Amino acid sequence: MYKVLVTDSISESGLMPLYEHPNYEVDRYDQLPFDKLFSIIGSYDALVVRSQTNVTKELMDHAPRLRIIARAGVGVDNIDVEAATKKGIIVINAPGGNTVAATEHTLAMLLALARKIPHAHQSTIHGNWERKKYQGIELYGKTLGIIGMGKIGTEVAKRAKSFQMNILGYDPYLKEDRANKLGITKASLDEIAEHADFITIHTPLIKETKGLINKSYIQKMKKGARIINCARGGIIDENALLAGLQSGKIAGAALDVFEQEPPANFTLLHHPNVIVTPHLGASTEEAQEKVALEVSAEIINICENQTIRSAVNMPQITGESQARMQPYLQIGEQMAGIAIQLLKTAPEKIQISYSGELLDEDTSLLTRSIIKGVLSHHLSDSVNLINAFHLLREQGVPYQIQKEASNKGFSNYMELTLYKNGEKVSVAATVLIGLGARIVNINDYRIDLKPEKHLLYIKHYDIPGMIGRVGSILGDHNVNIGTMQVGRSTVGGEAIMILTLDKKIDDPVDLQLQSIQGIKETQILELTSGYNSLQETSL
Ligand SMILES: NC(=O)c1ccc[n+]([C@@H]2O[C@H](COP(=O)([O-])OP(=O)(O)OC[C@H]3O[C@@H](n4cnc5c(N)ncnc54)[C@H](O)[C@@H]3O)[C@@H](O)[C@H]2O)c1
Ligand SMILES: O=C(O)[C@H](O)COP(=O)(O)O
Repeated sequence: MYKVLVTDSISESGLMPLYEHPNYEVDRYDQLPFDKLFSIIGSYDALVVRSQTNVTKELMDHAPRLRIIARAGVGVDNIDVEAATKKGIIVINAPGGNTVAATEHTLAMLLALARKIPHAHQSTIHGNWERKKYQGIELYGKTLGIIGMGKIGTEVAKRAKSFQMNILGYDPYLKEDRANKLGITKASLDEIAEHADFITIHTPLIKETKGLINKSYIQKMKKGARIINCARGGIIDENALLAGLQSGKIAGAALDVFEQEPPANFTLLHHPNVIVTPHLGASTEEAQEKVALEVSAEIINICENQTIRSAVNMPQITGESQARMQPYLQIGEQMAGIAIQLLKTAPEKIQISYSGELLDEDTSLLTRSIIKGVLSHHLSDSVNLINAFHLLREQGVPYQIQKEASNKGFSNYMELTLYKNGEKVSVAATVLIGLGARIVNINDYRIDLKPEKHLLYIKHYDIPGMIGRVGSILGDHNVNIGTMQVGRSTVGGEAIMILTLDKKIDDPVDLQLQSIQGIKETQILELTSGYNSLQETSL
């Protein structure tokens, strides 16, 4: 049973898939006070929020069970995604569910700003009849600059065209041909400043967009331009905006979002040419149902191992590709488990190579699985597929992925090499159709090992009687050998032996093995079962 905590006001009907599913228990609160949230979060597997709940690292520190943070909306700036990733918590959002709502709200703000509707309404209901004062301007023939041509920016452009506006679009990803298809002009930020009568913002709040509309940008803007922000507070510097309004450089602003929500300083909001709404862009019945349905479905997808579509901190992988890759993920983690134990210490560099059929696969999850296998030997259970790369970066271990043409005679082949102090350990694996996964090479010795939990690795000289002596010591101590693999470099030279055992051997047995003449080294290895499923790994 998964316990899901819903804070913020989330559509009841959109949560139905979770309510109706026997595996989920949902506790729902509208606007849970922060101290209450801290006190109860510890018993939940998933948390569903909108923009009003700040999901901080401190909150996550109180949430040992938490494995999913779901944002029923687009912006995840209220979630410390980096902290979540480090903790191995998957963050998901509902990227498309409120596009239409936010688009329509932007158009509503555009029209309301141009025709001064909120102020005219206030005046009229107070008994005034101020027709001259509330004369507006037309959209027809005006230039609209759209900053951020993603989902909402694009939909705004389509609708604004029907008002016969000239549209300039800026987005680092906007290509000329897409702009042409939309019937808009691709422009730079400066060109928008120079020509736009209205500017509307549709970017996320990220490092690059914080304060994007600042004093110097406002100075470049056309005199009398109007600005709309239905994206995120903080993209416009509110002090600079107020100064621009006070100087008359900016003729009006329509704001749905604020640097601080709810706002504490009302000077900007009280300016006569400013109209505001309390972050209502996504607040339609339809959008709220859609975003809640999207995250409910995604929570179930994660828990039931289906395709995950909108993880913010995981590569997208289809359920089908996950199922196809499963044997690789499992042997990849086991390969890493063998390599890290043979290295006996943490690596200073990691190299992974893929060849054969793996060249055609998306190996991002496989790489995560291998990194997880390397790290979990020293960092224990806290490593999972979400935080593997972050933990690796934190350890300062560089990694390199190579796609190799040579498949060493296997239809698919992966090799992991770990480096430390001039030493290296390499282990390679393949998945044999119909036979399952095998470790096929250890430190350039060719073998054919089906990994088991208990392994014994022996480095020795290739001399007669070695197998028999090892076998009889293990037999004397009642240790059953499952399989035994030997590999040698040259006849009579160095060789390796790797055995699967039915149980772990203890130190005295190991010492006895080491005393056999011709044995250079023994190592007792223990493997986890490796990757079984995303659900088991990440939850
Ligand atoms: N007011 C609301 O209630 C409300 C509702 C929905 C979305 N939003 C906000 O609107 C924003 C856009 O949402 P979306 O669904 O269109 O997202 P999206 O990801 O589809 O589009 C964002 C676009 O911004 C572009 N971008 C990123 N950095 C940029 C930069 N420096 N300059 C110009 N463009 C840049 C991206 O390339 C992308 O095309 C998000 O921040 C979201 O949180 C607000
Ligand atoms: O990013 C979003 O999806 C919007 O800002 C909506 O936020 P809300 O869910 O708090 O209304």
